[in-house]
Amino acid sequence: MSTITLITGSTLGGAEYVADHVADLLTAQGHQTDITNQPQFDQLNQDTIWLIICSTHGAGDYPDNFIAFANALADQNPTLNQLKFAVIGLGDSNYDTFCAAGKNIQARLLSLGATQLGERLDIDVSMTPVPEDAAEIWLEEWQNVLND
Ligand SMILES: Cc1cc2nc3c(=O)[nH]c(=O)nc-3n(C[C@H](O)[C@H](O)[C@H](O)COP(=O)(O)O)c2cc1C
Repeated sequence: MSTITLITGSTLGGAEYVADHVADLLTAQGHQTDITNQPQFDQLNQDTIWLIICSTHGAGDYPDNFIAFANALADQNPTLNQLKFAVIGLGDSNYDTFCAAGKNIQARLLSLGATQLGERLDIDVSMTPVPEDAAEIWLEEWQNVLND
């Protein structure tokens, strides 16, 4: 079983609802979970698996609550060779910058040496009225990756 830190980036609350739902499902499967909605890089345990659930705002920007975390990664340029992570992005495909925040944080973590577990999920809220449904389907496959 794994210990997973769910890290949210959200302006309107949608990503937080997805995180709550995914955490409940992971806990039911026997994993340990912790949700942080105001992520501070220095306070995150890098021995846990980070599951980042982040929407996109502005024109491809991170939500406000996620900016300090993203800036810390940019400023500190930490080595994250031991870190394992996954990303769920929320966005709207009517924007050219569809799910840019999720894509950008994935690229940043990879560039810092972290290892990605499973494919990134991009949830298109214009096509998926209940984002938790898409996350639930993704989670079935991700649990196999966790249990490998
Ligand atoms: C002002 C505004 C700007 C947005 N910009 C983007 C964008 O650039 N790219 C994208 O994929 N989605 C964009 N979206 C869609 C949001 O990512 C989507 O509504 C998401 O579900 C919001 O998640 P949240 O409730 O966690 O903040 C934008 C939404 C708003 C209201």
